[in-house]
Amino acid sequence: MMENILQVSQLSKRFGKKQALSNVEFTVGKGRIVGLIGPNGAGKTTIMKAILGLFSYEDGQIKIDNQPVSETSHQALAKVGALIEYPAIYPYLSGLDHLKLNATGDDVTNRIDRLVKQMKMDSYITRKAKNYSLGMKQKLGIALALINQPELVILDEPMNGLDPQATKDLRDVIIEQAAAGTAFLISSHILSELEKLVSEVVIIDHGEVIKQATIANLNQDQADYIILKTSDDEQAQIILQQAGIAVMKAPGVVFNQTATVTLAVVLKTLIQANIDVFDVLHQGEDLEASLLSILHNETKEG
Ligand SMILES: Nc1ncnc2c1ncn2[C@@H]1O[C@H](COP(=O)(O)OP(=O)(O)OP(=O)(O)O)[C@@H](O)[C@H]1O
Repeated sequence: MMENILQVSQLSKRFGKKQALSNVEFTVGKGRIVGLIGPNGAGKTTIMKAILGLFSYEDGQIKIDNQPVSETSHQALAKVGALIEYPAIYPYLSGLDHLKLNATGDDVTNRIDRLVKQMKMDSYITRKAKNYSLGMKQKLGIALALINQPELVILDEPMNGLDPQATKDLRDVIIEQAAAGTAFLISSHILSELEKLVSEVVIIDHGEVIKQATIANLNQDQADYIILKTSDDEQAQIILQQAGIAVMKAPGVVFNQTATVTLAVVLKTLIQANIDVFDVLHQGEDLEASLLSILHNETKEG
């Protein structure tokens, strides 16, 4: 069985009357890259801050490498590196000074050198941070989270403010560190940004975990929409609904093909009702759309 570096169980958090998190549960396996995905205000930053012991919570438990973490119990956080919101940067120190101040353990000089090269920060690392662009500061913040080779790295929207090249460089660094055993929890409100990076996603909305799945499973879950053009679309919709087959309100007759609702079953039903089918269109769904439909269904049920 895979060991978890992070385990969040039944985490609930309120800000005054606002329930920010309800019963949040998920895990991050050692060396895995997990995406925390959800729209603005879903609770991603709140989850990350709770993991980092930055505030109290009403209910639940957080364990890092099987050690409980809370506002008053921080020991396990020695294994964690993080960048939440804006990095704390001293304007009159250089990036290199920041890294030197934060690095602990053996072989510090070499580790700093390597990371600076990997993240392509060489050209400005000795300049004072007050002259850095937003993206440069963001990269420095990420480098600071990575420098002590923690077992778990938590990054809140790390691609924010990075250009496409920097985004790719960051992806490469994360993948390399994960291969060396570091686990990552990375938040984003854009699934496609993380799709090339993460092996698993935790989907969150309105403070609740809607799903934890591997990217492979999410791909599998993608809907297979079929659109029919018939001699009488309105009548066809009524007949299918009467037969217990869900159809969407759209031009044509649209249904989601599943193990039981197959194209063959639908065609048979229509033909028996004397409706002719002129055309059959397959409309797959990309990952982003399938995420949106997961979120949308949840909202309807909730
Ligand atoms: N300190 C606070 N006091 C009161 N409400 C808060 C506080 N921090 C967060 N919230 C509320 O909790 C909810 C979750 O916020 P959070 O910042 O965790 O969302 P998020 O998923 O990180 O969103 P974003 O992508 O916009 O950063 C929001 O409704 C937010 O307004």
